[in-house]
Amino acid sequence: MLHAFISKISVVNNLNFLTHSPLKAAPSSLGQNYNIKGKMSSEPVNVNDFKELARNALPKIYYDYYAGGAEDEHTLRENIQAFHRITIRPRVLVDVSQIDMSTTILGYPISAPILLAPTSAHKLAIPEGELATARAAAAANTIMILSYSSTCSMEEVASSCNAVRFFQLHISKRRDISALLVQRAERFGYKAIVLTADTPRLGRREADIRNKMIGFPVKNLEGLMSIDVESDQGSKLEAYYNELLDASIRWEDIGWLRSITNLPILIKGILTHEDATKAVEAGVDGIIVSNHGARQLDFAPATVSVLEEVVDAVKGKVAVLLDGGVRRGTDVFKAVALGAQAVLIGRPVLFGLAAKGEGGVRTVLEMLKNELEISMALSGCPCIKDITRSHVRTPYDKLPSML
Ligand SMILES: Cc1cc2nc3c(=O)[nH]c(=O)nc-3n(C[C@H](O)[C@H](O)[C@H](O)COP(=O)(O)O)c2cc1C
Ligand SMILES: CCCCCCC(=O)C(=O)O
Repeated sequence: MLHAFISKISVVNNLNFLTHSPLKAAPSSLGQNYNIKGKMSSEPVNVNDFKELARNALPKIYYDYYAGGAEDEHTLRENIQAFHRITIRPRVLVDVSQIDMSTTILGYPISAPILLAPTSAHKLAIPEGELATARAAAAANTIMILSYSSTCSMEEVASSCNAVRFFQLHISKRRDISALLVQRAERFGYKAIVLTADTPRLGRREADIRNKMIGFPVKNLEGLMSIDVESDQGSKLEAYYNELLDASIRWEDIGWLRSITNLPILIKGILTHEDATKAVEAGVDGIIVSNHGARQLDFAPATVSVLEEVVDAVKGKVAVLLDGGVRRGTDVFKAVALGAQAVLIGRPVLFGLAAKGEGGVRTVLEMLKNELEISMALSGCPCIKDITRSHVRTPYDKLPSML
C-alpha cells in the first residue's frame, strides 16, 4: 500500500508537474478560477465565482440592479471588508469527527444557519423566478423569505415546494392591501412576517439611475392595485416604489401589525442598540441586523460591525439574525460567534440563479455549508452551539500584547 502511494508521487515528480504547470503562469484574481490551459473555467469553486458568471449571463441593466448599492457604495464594500477584519481563534484537540451544523429558527429546524434573504424580481434572472429559488431552499432544508416584490405570487411559491417560508412585508399607503397580503401569507402557510423597516424610500442606486432601471410587475399586488409612474428620467423603479410605500410608518405600527396576525414578526433593518431595544419593547419575535445589502443609506455601518451592539441590547429575549456581505462559511462562523442565530444571503442567491438556475442556488448553499463545516472542524466546534464569542477576535477587542 505504502509502496503504491510512493510510486504515485514519483510519477507526478517525474512529470515535473509542480514546476511546469500552466496554472503557475495563470493570472490570479479573486473570484476567478483557471483551468489547466490558463483559461477561466466556468465551474465555480466558491460563491464569489458566481458573481462573474451572473455578470456574463445577465443584461447589464439587470446585473447592475442586483449587484449595485447606494451612492458611493462605501457600505457595499464595507459589508464584505468588515468580515475580513475579524479573525478566528481556533481551538485544537477537540473531537470534530462529526460536525452538526443544524439549528432552529423560531422553532423550525434547518440544516445550517443560512437562510435566503428576501430579494425582489427573480424572473429578471430566469423565467421560472422564485419557483426555482424556493425549490433550491427546500432541497437545502432551509428557510426562504419571499420578497413582497417577488415576480411569482406567494401562492405560486407555496404550491411549488415544501420549504419553510416566511413572507417579507412592506407597509404600503394602502393599509388594507398590506393587511390582505398578511392574511394571504397566513392562509398559504408562510410561518412568519418579516417587516422591512429600512426602506421608507428607495435608496439612491446610481447604476439604476444611469440605466433608467425599469419597473417590474409586483406579482403579489396583481389585481389589487396598479401604479402609473411618469418618469423618463432616472430609475422608474425608484419612482414606482416611492409612490407605493408609506414613508410615515412608525414604531406604533408594529402594534397594528401585531393586531392583524398571529404569525411571529421579525423586523429587518436594525443597526443600533437603541432600535434593537425599541423592537423588543414593540413585541417583535426577531431582529434582522441588516442595511438592505448596502442599497439604502450609504455610510450606514457594515452589519457585522454592529451585530454585537444589537445582540447585547437584546439580551437573548428574541432571535437576532444578520445579513449583508456573507460570502464564505467563515463569515457565517464569525456572525454566529458574535451572537447571530443565523445569517441570510441575498446576492449570492440571485447570482447563482442567474448563472445556473435552481442548480446554481443549490450549489451556492452547498458551498457555504461545506465551508462552514470545515471552518467548524478546524476551529474545534462540532456543533453550532459550540461556536462562542471566544472563537473570534474583532478590531474592537484588545490585543493580548497590549494588556
Ligand atoms: C436585488 C436585490 C433586491 C432586494 N429586494 C429586497 C426586498 O424586496 N425586500 C427586502 O426586505 N430586502 C431586499 N433586499 C435586501 C436583502 O434582503 C438583503 O438585506 C441583502 O441582499 C443582504 O446582503 P447581500 O446581498 O450582501 O447578501 C434586496 C437585495 C438585493 C440585492
Ligand atoms: C416595489 C418594487 C421595488 C422593489 C424594491 C426591492 C428592494 O428592496 C431592493 O432593494 O431593490
